[in-house]
Amino acid sequence: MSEEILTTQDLHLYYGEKEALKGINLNFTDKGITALIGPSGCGKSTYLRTLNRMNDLIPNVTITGTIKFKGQDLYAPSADTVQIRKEIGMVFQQPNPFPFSIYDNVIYGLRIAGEKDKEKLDAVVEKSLRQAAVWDEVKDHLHESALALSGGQQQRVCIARVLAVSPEIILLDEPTSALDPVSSSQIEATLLNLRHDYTIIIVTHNLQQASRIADRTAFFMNGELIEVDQTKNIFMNPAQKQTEDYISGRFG
Ligand SMILES: Nc1ncnc2c1ncn2[C@@H]1O[C@H](COP(=O)(O)OP(=O)(O)OP(=O)(O)O)[C@@H](O)[C@H]1O
Repeated sequence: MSEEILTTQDLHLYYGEKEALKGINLNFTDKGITALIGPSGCGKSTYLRTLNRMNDLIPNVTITGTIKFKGQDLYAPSADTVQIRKEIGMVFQQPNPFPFSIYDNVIYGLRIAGEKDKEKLDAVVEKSLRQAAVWDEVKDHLHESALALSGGQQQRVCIARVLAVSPEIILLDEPTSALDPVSSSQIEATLLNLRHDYTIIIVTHNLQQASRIADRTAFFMNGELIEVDQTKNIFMNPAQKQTEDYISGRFG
């Protein structure tokens, strides 16, 4: 399917007086991976956070423009942020499991929603952990603390926690930058499997990672979207000089 699931039109974001996003127009079709790259401070994380209203939690933020998820204005007064964050889940740079068991981490969202059917919860735990490619490693320890896992395992449990509430879009903010190379490649493999079923948007500093996993890559600089294209075009034949300079390591 190639219909647009998420659209951003003329998006500006201000932290107080400072304009961090300067009129972003960027759309996402259903399924696949889009990487957001660019030098430090260019607004990648800020942009990612606007997509499930995480910036609402920061004081003094002003947002103008339009973001639509399946045609509905994400910032409409009637929009339900709890529902939005279920449909558009987020995985952070530092794995952030709750200080509960692996099982309770994965079912956290369902339990909050009032689900009590143990058979259903068991099934969701297994399915989500399998999708996150960590089931085999944790299946005999489901009722032990998630904090006892390695960083890479914790991050895959966090991905399972997002998957358990059946999102359509998964946002990831540098999900491997705190992990060792083996754990990072396990996360990359997990995302490559998930790309068939979910729309994935990942902020990464790691250009090789973007080139390995992303179908599409968007290059940001100074709060602007400079260019977005198929990943191979961005890396092999960018349209903009700024993109070429960044990709070839001339700055950033
Ligand atoms: N909570 C905040 N309050 C004020 N300014 C902020 C806040 N968060 C980010 N900024 C500023 O907004 C700009 C964009 O930051 P952002 O973190 O989105 O960039 P980034 O491209 O993700 O950077 P990095 O790659 O270093 O994480 C920066 O100038 C940053 O200092």
